[in-house]
Amino acid sequence: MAALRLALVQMAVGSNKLENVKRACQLVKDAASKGANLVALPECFNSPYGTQYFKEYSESVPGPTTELLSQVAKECKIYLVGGSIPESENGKLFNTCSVFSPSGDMIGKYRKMHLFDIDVPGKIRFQESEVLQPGNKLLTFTLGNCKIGIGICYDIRFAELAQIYAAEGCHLLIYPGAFNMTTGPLHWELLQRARALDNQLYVAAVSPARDDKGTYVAWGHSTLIGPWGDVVATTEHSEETIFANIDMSQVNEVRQNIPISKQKRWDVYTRPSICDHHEKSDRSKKTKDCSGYDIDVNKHVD
Ligand SMILES: O=C(O)CCC(=O)C(=O)O
Repeated sequence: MAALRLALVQMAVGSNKLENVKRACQLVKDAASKGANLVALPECFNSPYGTQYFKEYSESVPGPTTELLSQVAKECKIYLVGGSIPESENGKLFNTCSVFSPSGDMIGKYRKMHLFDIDVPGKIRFQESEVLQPGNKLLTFTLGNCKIGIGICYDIRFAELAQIYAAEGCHLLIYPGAFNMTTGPLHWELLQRARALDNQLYVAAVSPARDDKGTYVAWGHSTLIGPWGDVVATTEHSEETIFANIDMSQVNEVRQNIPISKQKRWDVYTRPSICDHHEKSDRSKKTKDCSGYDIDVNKHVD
């Protein structure tokens, strides 16, 4: 296939759901017309971001929003990572990313696995778990020779998730996200570079544009990090789409030059010894927590 050209759409999100989705589709078309064959939208792109909005804006997946995403993916003949939207299923709510192939088929959906529950006194308190349920399945898909894994925002803080995707053979991780003005400046890029460097792969994170008057003010700065830990493309906080090519030779090169995945000392740091330590430090936890990487992966190969 042709070179993989990624577009990260840092779009402005307002309070009108249909307008948000139409805007997203228009920006996806613009990105495709400029040569992108893989386009990603931000976290919570059809709704303002906040626990008070999730129920009102939620819908089923597949549903009205994903139908429009499917149409635009098909019309533009691109792969589309549909950011995330509040999803409802049987009375439960999830923060869900759906991914589409160039034929408009939904490859799969990924539900945010680590819910964003933080409390930084005087700065920010956010408790997604008050209204959302966590997902428990990974999602990968393959485009040419590039395997891609999906996470959502807070998921990027969990090195284990990225490590599992790397072990599954991923070369690029895409995190629709919406960091904030407290954690964004210090952590957003650092976390992306950390995940990229640990796993020697590309990491993309795509945010909504900043709305200073919104109830949640996003940090913006959508970014692509390369497998050497370098910033390949980035932006400030206004609405903008950034473009970059994914160069698989960079992934192969760094993995050959610095072969850390073959140098791991699993004989020393095996999961059971982590579990022993974990159990000693918290006797109330069940050993079930330490059952290893026994996790469901939805796979799609093109
Ligand atoms: O981890 C953070 O600091 C921000 C996470 C976040 O905004 C999210 O999960 O939506």
